[in-house]
This record gives sequence, structure tokens and C-alpha cells, in this order.
Amino acid sequence: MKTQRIVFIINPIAGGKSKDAFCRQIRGFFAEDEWQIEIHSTRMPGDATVLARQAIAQPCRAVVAVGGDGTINEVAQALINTNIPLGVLPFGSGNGLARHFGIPLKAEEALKLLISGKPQAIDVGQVNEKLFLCTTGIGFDAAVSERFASYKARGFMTYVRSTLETFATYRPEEVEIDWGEGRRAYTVFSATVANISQYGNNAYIAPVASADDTYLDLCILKPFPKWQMPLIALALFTKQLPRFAFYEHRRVKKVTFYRKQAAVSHFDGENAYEGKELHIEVRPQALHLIAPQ
Ligand SMILES: Nc1ncnc2c1ncn2[C@@H]1O[C@H](COP(=O)(O)OP(=O)(O)OP(=O)(O)O)[C@@H](O)[C@H]1O
Repeated sequence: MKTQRIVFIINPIAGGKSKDAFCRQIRGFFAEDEWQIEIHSTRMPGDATVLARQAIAQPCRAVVAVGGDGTINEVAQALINTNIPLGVLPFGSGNGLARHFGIPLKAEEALKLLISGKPQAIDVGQVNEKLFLCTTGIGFDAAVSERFASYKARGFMTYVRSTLETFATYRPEEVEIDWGEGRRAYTVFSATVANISQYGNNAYIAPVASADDTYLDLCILKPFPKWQMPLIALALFTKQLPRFAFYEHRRVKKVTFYRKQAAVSHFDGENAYEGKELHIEVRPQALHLIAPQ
């Protein structure tokens, strides 16, 4: 008798790679007499949330996001505050969440984890009305997300291109930040609130962040001389950013950004327009994620 139902939600454009062969691999991996496997593809942004909501209307062992952090975010929106675990098969461009938790990037290994892994309760962040699992923020990273979204091609090289092009013309932003001790004025290269350690592709903005500590990590990068960019990039990938004087870090439950004018922000690598105020807070242990122990 088939007892275990798993629903896969595939974003066909995530990571810029075809997932056709992978769909066959999923079906081949699970014994037909034991598992009820359903595979759905998204057709447009937002679809993954709708499909995940439909999936959990019936008993379900897990709903699995097949894609990158944006797809995971959309599926998680349906699973938040339920007991139904989120599985992840990383097929994105940055795969920040998967890398943070050590979810294998190889398909076969990631599939095995869906069966052997134990769901863990993790924190989730909220920025205004949106949820984020990885990072949110303003400044340079948001400008990079916006540029990345404007390209048809995805993948790591498109991130590199977007980053270099954004850096060429980028100007730091003035903002007031309040983490519960009153508003403080900053000029920021970027201000990021992280639930996990990295943006993706092992770019560690918050090397000490933990997703189950009931805190978020506020990471402020103050402006630095342009010639130091290669050093900053190196520090980002080697977890050394906290050594720099223009890096400020705080653990927070809540933080608000007051911007001089509405401009682009980002959440889980997606660009967004949230107006002049971003109210950000942690929602402790609100999601169950299948991850290695
Ligand atoms: N069928 C679709 N057509 C176009 N866009 C889609 C479709 N399904 C989902 N999307 C959108 O694709 C975007 C990118 O998805 P995702 O973040 O998973 O991939 P990625 O950006 O390549 O990877 P990462 O976030 O790991 O860098 C999301 O904004 C999502 O809403």
C-alpha cells in the first residue's frame, strides 16, 4: 500500500538549467508501491505558493521545493506554522539556504536526504508582509538583485556580471536604523538582516548566523574605498568580513530601516519595493526543514 505522499514543486527557470532528466530521476528513485509522488511545475512567479497550499490540503509527508532560494521562499509561505516539513532539492543560482544547512547540491544525495533527514524547526524572518528564510536588506545587494532579475540568463556568472555592473555606478544610501535603542543615522553600502550565514554561492555576509537561535543578524557594511573591493569580496567568501572596521554586526529580534525615499530592497535574492520603511522581525521556529543533523 502507498503510504507516503511527497509533492515536488519545480521552478523550471531556477538556476537556468533544464530539470526534465531530474523529473525522471525522482520517479525512478522512489519505489512505486511505497511512495505516492506528485510533481508539479510552476508557470509563473507566485505559483509555488499556490501549488504548495493545494498540496497540503491532503496528508503529506513533505513538500519539496526544486529550485533556488526564491522557489523555497514561495513554498515555505504555504508551510509556515504547519507541521508539514519543507524539503529542498537545490537547483538555483545561489542556493544559499541549501549551502547553509549542508543540503547536498547533488540530486541523488539530496533525494536520499528526503528519506533519511529529520525535520528541524527553524526561524523565519518577516519584512513588512513578506517572509524570508535567508536574508533581506537594502543597498548594494538589493541593487544587484534588481539587476540580476533584469537578465534572462540566470546562474552564478549572471550574479558576477550583475555585481560588477552595479558596483561601477553604485552610491551608498543614507538610512536610519532602529533595533530597539532608538533611531541611528547611517550611510550604508548595504544593510542586511540575515537568518542564515550567506547570500548564496558561499558569500558569507553573516558568518556566525544561526537559523535556530531565535535571532536575526543585522550586518551593516559602511562605505569603503573602491580599491578595497577585491579585499571585501575575498573576505565575503572566506568568512572574514567581521574583521573589517566598516562591518558592524548585531543580533536582533526586531529592526526597522527608515529610508529617505522608497527604493529597491531584497528578500531571499528577489528584489522588492517595500516603501520607505522596512519593519523586520524574527518568527522563531516557524518552519520545519528537512536538513542534515
Ligand atoms: N515558471 C516560471 N517562470 C518564470 N519565473 C518563475 C517561474 N516559476 C517561478 N518563477 C520565479 O523565478 C524566480 C527565481 O527562482 P529561484 O530564486 O528559485 O531561482 P534562482 O534565482 O535561479 O536561484 P537562487 O535564488 O538560489 O539564486 C522567482 O522569483 C520565482 O518567483
